[in-house]
Amino acid sequence: MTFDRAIKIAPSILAADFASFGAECAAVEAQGADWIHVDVMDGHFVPNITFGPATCAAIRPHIKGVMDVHLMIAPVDPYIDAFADAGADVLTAHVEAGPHIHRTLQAIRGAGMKAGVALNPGTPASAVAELMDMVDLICVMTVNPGFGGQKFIDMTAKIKTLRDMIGDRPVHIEIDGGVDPKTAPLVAKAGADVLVAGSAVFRGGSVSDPAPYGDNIRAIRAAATGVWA
Ligand SMILES: O=C(CO)[C@H](O)[C@H](O)COP(=O)(O)O
Ligand SMILES: [Fe+2]
Repeated sequence: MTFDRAIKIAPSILAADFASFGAECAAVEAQGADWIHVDVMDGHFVPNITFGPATCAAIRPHIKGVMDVHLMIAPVDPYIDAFADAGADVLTAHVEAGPHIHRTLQAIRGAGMKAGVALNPGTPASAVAELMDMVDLICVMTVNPGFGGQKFIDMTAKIKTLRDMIGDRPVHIEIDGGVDPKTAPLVAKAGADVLVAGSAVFRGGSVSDPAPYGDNIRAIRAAATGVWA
């Protein structure tokens, strides 16, 4: 994975057909997705359960590019090696998920993956101030995690603060929740480069009719490109 600041669209398979994950990943990549975002939920850290490392391993052969795994689980550390073995490229843990985020990020990099840290809407940018040299990605949640299809919460001030804190380090800012062609330019202008979108990408299409995925991805990318000063 090489670093760049171009806008990357990362469809969340939380909004895909759960019976056809492999085909959905391939379809959405063929329609222009840059990364595939995989939401792992445990029914404990968040009030919903999705899937785990076995599902990641099963979909990995269907993904040509980056598999971006968003862990909404606590604890994280016992599962890091399982997600590395499953082929995750980026593994993101929540700063709220435990008392030892520094150790968790070290372990993620130690297992050969890019390390991400996610912040809930109620968590300030300062919570990751000591982690700037430990992370490859900061995920700013613009919904409270647990479900797709929720309303965007404006976190642009936090995104700007984080971009200043990052300085010239090669760290992505990812936005997750409620991203669509209306909200994408707001977050891109504030300094985000990876835009996760579930409902706004998968709406209107299917594996047998994937063209709407491409239309949706192009609409988000066009709205977000060229707005960052
Ligand atoms: O992490 C998540 C929810 O916890 C999802 O990635 C996110 O909500 C994407 O879905 P949508 O674009 O429909 O909001
Ligand atoms: Fe997510």
